[in-house]
Amino acid sequence: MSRLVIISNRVTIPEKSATAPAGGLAVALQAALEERGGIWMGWSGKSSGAKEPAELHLIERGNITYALTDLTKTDVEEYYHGFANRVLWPICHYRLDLAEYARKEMAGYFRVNRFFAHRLAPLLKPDDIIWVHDYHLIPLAAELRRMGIKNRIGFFLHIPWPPADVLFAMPVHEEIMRGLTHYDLVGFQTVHDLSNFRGCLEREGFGSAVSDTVFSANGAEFRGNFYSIGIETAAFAEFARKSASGVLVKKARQSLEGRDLIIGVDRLDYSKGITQRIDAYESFITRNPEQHGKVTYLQITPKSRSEVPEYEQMQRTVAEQAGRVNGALGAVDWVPIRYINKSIGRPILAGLYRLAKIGLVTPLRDGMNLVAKEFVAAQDPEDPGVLVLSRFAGAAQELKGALLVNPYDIEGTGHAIARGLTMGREERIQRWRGMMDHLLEHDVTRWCDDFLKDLTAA
Ligand SMILES: O=P(O)(O)OC[C@H]1O[C@H](O[C@H]2O[C@H](CO)[C@@H](O)[C@H](O)[C@H]2O)[C@H](O)[C@@H](O)[C@@H]1O
Ligand SMILES: O=c1ccn([C@@H]2O[C@H](COP(=O)(O)OP(=O)(O)O)[C@@H](O)[C@H]2O)c(=O)[nH]1
Repeated sequence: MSRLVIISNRVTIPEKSATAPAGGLAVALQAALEERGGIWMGWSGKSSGAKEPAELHLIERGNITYALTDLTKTDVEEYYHGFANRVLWPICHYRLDLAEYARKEMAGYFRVNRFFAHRLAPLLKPDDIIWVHDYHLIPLAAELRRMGIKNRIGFFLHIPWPPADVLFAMPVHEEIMRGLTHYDLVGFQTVHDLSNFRGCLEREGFGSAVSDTVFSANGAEFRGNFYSIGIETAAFAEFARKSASGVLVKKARQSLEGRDLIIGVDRLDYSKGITQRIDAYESFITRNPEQHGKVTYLQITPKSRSEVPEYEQMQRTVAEQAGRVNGALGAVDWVPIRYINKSIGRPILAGLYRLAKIGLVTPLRDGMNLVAKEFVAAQDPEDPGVLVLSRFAGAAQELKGALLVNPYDIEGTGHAIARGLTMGREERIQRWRGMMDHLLEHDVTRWCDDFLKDLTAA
């Protein structure tokens, strides 16, 4: 079996004495690496300031080598905060209004990809299989090919891929599209992302479709398909069951004093639709006065990418909005929204999901949204909660038992909250069972195996 080499912007190194399990993606990639032996390379998350980054920092764990590199301050600024998070992220989430294109940052993005390629190349063996992850590293295959690397190289995009009219508003869309055609396999989260990619490829003649999953460009063929990422379903369900009797979750339950819990868990990111969600909750409370004092909405929102101005601004907007709603609707003995700006460990989250009557997952656009899947996996089979899910999350293509909403429709989302809270046990079980069976069958290990099988065959 060939060695596996993974490259992603962030690398998860298992802690020797881990008290909490890593996320499903890291678990699946580590399992694939353990099976085949290999390397996981990426950014250390640190800056070397103005100095050229030192040699790769290698960490050996069994048959896996973690290879980390620092980046200069300018690189972090231009490649990560700049082009990746201020151009590609908004464009891929259909937010043309937020994309701030600057030539300097675009050049930094390509420069850092070249730098990654040069650091990776000496570590490669001829039959290694290379798997590149996410929008930070689209040009990596082209850089490796330029250096004469002939290995199979696959790419998986964790975020949405937009239609041609959106993508082409980005001045360097041509370089980005051509970058993708240098992979042997390009994977997307959903069939819609794949079909958008095909549209982008054909619209300006970057390539053409030979079949639904085979494309041709640069005089050669490459494959494209969709592989919806899953979670470690069975394991997550088990630690939700255990965590429900843990101290912190018990305290949370007591603090509810019999009120129904509605939960939202998202990085503080404009793509997650948090402000529209708070509006929807306000609309639900206003239209259902009998629910005053009967529900608590817990929104867990760790800060994210605070160096990017839109994210920093959003921290203020959401905090003010939650404060305003609490001020307007709250009572001396009731706080309608509990808004937390900290990251909570996944085992505790699992217990909180299980405690909740409603999981509110209403992104304006999302590649997949693992929180939606975790919420389902965490439920008590005898008395499951209801998932209220945006139709614009990748997860909506699979979780048909959710109450699907349009997050821009504030009243509609408020109505779905009301419906979820009053839904009978039988209907809740029926909806949940279908989703859970799907998640058990399509877990993260299957996602990883499916992608690697196709890449090996490509
Ligand atoms: O690394 P950060 O800049 O702090 O951002 C965190 C990650 O956010 C994105 O997650 C996406 O991947 C999920 C798993 O496939 C998917 O469920 C979700 O819809 C996506 O938004 C990003 O793609 C990652 O690279 C970031 O590390
Ligand atoms: O306080 C938090 C908030 C989120 N998460 C985890 O972060 C991931 C978020 O993934 P998702 O696909 O929903 O969104 P992303 O942040 O990757 O865009 C999920 O596994 C969550 O359980 C966490 O561990 N603690």
